[in-house]
Amino acid sequence: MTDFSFELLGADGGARRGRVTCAHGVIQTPAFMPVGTAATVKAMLPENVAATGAEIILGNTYHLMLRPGAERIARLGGLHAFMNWPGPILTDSGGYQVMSLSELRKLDENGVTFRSHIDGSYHTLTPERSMEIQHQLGSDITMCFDECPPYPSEKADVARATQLSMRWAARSRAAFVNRPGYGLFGINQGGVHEDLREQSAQALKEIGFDGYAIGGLAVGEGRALMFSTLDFTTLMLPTDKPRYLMGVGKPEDLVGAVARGVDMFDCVLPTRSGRTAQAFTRRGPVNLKNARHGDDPRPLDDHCSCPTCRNYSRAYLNHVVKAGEIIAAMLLTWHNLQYYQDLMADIRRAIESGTFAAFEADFQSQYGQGDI
Ligand SMILES: NCc1cc(CSc2ccccc2)c2nc(N)[nH]c(=O)c2c1
Ligand SMILES: [Zn+2]
Repeated sequence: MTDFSFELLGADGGARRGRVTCAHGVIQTPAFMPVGTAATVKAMLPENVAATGAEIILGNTYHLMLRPGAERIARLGGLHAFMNWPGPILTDSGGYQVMSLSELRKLDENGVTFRSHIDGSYHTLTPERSMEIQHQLGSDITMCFDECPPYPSEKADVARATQLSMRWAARSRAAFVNRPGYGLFGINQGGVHEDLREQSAQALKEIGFDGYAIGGLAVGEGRALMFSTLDFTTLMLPTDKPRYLMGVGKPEDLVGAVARGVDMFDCVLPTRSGRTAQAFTRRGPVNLKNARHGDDPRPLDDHCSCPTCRNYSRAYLNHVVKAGEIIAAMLLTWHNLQYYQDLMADIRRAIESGTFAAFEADFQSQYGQGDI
């Protein structure tokens, strides 16, 4: 079994081109990772997720521990077999979802106790339990158990959450089951504060991780503040390890964050939008509910090679969206995931050819022009 590794293949300004190798395969970076929260990328078959170009998907410790249960998935052969996804899987550690989804939660030095949003049952997550669950799931990339402070927060509370996350990172590392091909990522916290981000980065580097995530952003601070925080944060992280910006983002966010040295992304936007009639195109988002599409015979995006753009008109998409047909979610989700993967492939090619700055300028001039 090959070891978990990251190769930095090239750079163009702040943008990096790399390759992650893990137990279930290779991931070309910069990469976008579709979210498969409850062991499914919603409205997609796994083989169709792979057909979009996605090489890695995300699972969620919080959701899977509540239903169907991590022990049950382990008994059934692990998450890859259970959900029929043979490629790499990254799982989040669960703390973020507890704070955003469950009620009646108590957080202390040991971890978080909470009530399930599904059936009200009580559960506890600690760094050790989170590592055990992610091991039972068989994740290629395990995330440290952390606390993501809400935005805005007093700096003192961001400092408290950041220092707690550093102690939890050490406990996560100690509890992680080391196996060739399986990696553990630390999560940098610190809000928008350079000194706290530095404290967090130093602590994570001393512990040593296979990759470094940037947490605590895309929590409502806005694009300008996210980018200005990235401007100093990515420089604090090791250059020879992958950098993963959690929960990001819109197409404009991805291009700007790649320019600032980020390698991996995840976001529910392409899949969630696919279920709410929003499609991404080179010229910006399009809402298929809009009556103007009712007689439009053209495809969503004539640059796109996905089945939706090859076989269906905007008029048809408008119809099935208005009729609430299941195929609407299927066709728009597929297209959106394909759009994100094509964007990442264009970004990787631009970095390889040393033309990323021109690509970024061209993207910004086209995107947001409004629909054709
Ligand atoms: N909105 C940003 C965000 C998103 C996620 C969730 S990313 C995710 C979602 C689903 C499945 C896998 C990863 C985060 N997760 C952790 N552990 N820490 C954060 O600071 C954080 C910040
Ligand atoms: Zn398409």
